[in-house]
Amino acid sequence: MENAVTDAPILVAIDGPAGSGKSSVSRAAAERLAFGILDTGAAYRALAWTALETGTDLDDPAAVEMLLAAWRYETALRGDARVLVRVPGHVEADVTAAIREPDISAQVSRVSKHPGVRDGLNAMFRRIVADSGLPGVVIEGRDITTVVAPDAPVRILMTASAEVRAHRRAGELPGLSHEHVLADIEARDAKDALVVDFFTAAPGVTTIDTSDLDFDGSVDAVIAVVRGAQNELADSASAANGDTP
Ligand SMILES: Nc1ncnc2c1ncn2[C@@H]1O[C@H](COP(=O)(O)OP(=O)(O)O)[C@@H](O)[C@H]1O
Ligand SMILES: Nc1ccn([C@@H]2O[C@H](COP(=O)(O)OP(=O)(O)O)[C@@H](O)[C@H]2O)c(=O)n1
Repeated sequence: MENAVTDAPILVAIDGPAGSGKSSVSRAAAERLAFGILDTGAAYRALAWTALETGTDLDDPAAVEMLLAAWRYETALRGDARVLVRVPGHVEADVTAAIREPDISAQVSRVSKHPGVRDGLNAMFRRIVADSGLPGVVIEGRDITTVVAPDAPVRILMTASAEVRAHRRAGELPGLSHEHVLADIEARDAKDALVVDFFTAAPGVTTIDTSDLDFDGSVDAVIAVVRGAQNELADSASAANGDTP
């Protein structure tokens, strides 16, 4: 298979609800594949953080779109997972830790519900991937398999039961009870699901249910789907070249 860094990167699109394992499993899978990783939820979180910081009304689509036009977002697709944001003349910050705070989780759906904001961020995501110079990129979020990269050769819906997802999240948020975390993620998923469907696999999308998988098992499941798609791509490339098997 042609895989030179000058080609468009192979995309591995992963969607799913909060706590299904998207970010952490995608990051580990990308590492093993020597691919980049783009966590699109981090960008939505960082935009919500910037809106709060600059006194922008998160419910006003025009205000958030105006902010987005001036907004600079920096994150590396390999290695360092830091997230930096800048609005010239207003704010410049490393928001890596701040965007994971429960307050941002509670507010982020207020910016992600605006179609114009989604279009702007989606254009940014496509640009980041196209300019990456990497052989492949894992891109994860809520609408990657359906809107951002519907033609990706690998598309995965990562799910897990609400109980399991809340248990995982509660493990990361000491001080918050399982019930509290469960109620929070169910409320956020319900709001997000009004805008994009990340509970049902679109045609051609492979579902990986991580409820009964440990972390390494989940990474292995993603790698197996990617390897299967790579083999299919290689087979169709050799068939197109007229190679004999
Ligand atoms: N299959 C798994 N088994 C056990 N723990 C997991 C698994 N997948 C993810 N985790 C843990 O659950 C937490 C939430 O995962 P995360 O990747 O942030 O989910 P998401 O991005 O879908 O919200 C993290 O602490 C992560 O290490
Ligand atoms: N492709 C995406 C990714 C995230 N989001 C929004 O960004 C928020 C944070 O996403 P995330 O992936 O960091 O959330 P977790 O699943 O990690 O909790 C979601 O609750 C959505 O509101 C989105 O709308 N579309």
